[in-house]
Amino acid sequence: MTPPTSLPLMSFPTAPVVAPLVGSDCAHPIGGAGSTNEACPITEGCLVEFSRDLMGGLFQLHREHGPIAALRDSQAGQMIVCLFAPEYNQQVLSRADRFHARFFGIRGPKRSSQRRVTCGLLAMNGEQHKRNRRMVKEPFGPKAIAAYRPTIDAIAREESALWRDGVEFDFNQAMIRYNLRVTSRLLFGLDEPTLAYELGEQIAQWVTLNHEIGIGALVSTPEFHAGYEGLLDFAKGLEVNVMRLIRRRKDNPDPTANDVLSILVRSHDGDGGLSDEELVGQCCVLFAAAHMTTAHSFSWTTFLLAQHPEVMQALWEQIHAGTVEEPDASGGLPLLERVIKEAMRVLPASAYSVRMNVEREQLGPLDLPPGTPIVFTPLITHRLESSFPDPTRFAPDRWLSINPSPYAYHPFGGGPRRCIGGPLAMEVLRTSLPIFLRDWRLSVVPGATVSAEVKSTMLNPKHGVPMIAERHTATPPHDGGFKASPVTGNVTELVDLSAANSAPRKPR
Ligand code: HEM
Repeated sequence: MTPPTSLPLMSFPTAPVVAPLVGSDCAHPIGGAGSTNEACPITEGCLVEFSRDLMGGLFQLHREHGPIAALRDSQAGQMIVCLFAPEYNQQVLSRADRFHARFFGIRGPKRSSQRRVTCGLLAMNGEQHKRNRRMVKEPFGPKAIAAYRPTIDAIAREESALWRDGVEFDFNQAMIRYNLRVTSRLLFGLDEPTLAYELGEQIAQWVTLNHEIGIGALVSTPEFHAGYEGLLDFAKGLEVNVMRLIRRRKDNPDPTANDVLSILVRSHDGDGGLSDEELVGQCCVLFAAAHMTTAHSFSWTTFLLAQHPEVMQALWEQIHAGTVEEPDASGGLPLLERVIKEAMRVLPASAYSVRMNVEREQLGPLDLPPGTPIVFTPLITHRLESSFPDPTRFAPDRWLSINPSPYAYHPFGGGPRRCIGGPLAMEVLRTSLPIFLRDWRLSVVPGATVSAEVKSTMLNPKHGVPMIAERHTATPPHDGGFKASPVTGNVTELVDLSAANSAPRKPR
């Protein structure tokens, strides 16, 4: 099959750029040394180049323009808008009717398997989204989540039994493996773990294929076409297997089964249940949304803990004392919750998402034609000094005294499309971390390069997170022997690790 000349995917807008209210005289290339013009929120540049180093590009736009900025690619006739301030996030995220989600994945041709396996919540808008969101919410409610806990607990113990004393390993790979097991089991088969795992593996491969083709969540260029045909074929096999599992659930209904798929198969509203086709799309998109985001959250949280020995020591003591879920003495959030929240602030696994305005909209100084892509990014908003003093510092205790608006702190998005799986992801983190950290001292390999890159929409550890696991030989009140390690890589620009990097620990 010949790849289409314009990919029916994530490609950014075909909407013509309408002259903005301000800024038509501002023309300095992104990445160039052009002068900045604070009154003008628009930078001229190349969207393809911008997508190649999205993180650098977003930081640069924010530095140059502040709370709202646009990148205009006059040659391509396209413009994207980037929001950095909570008030703009609120204006856009709270109005799902006026600002539609733009699915970042590759949709595939109409009536293709790829189109159907991507037909989940993330790709829906309007009434279809509202109905599906209602139908999909039950397995993510407090009652269902509490029931997943023993499974998470058991798989976390199995994972930590795989680690070897004193051996270096890529913690990110371990967490990808771990979350593949957890996600597939909770989503598809508490009762049939092997089948669930095989399906999870297949979806994970499909997600990787989507990511490989789609660095251009923002744009498509001819080079992204390579692999498109293979992806469409892969989606066919995936659809067959997901459908087979759905059929098994429907043919042998078990009213007590409480994995996500079983709950979805049973769920009904006034208009009936989800069709097989809807179930296929929801399953694939749920898995895709859950697996890597949770794995990266584990990796960044553990990296930050390892580099902050005093926080790790305090947490370790609480894990041994069995008080890890108890509120702070002041009545504030438990330390573990503060640690996870703070890690998601500093290094949020979901780096950005996109909306498109349905009608003409005024956003700050910009007058936007319908269909303009609008990016919002916790990566920048979580670093605003006005909401988070000393923002590059990893300081879990700040959560004892701050209560930012849901549009200033939004690791799970905001408004009516807030992440439906957020409570589940938090449960997996808060159940697993104490199991991992109780017996193992996890430290970063001294001299390791740790860098973040935006891949698809996620903040990915580019070279993994090299760590060493050492079995604790003592328990509190002894010192856990935690030490930060000197590291290189762009993570040292994203987080203040000056204390860690001046520690007298020799690179190996
Ligand atoms: C730490 C892990 C996770 C992070 C950081 C995360 C982040 C996000 C973010 C930022 C959004 C909003 C996207 C937007 O507004 O365009 C979102 C939406 C979503 N997430 Fe998550 N997520 C995580 C885990 C999960 C899990 C475990 C599941 C399901 C099992 C899940 C399922 C979804 C779905 C279905 C949506 C779309 C909701 C809608 O459009 O109504 N996520 N997630």
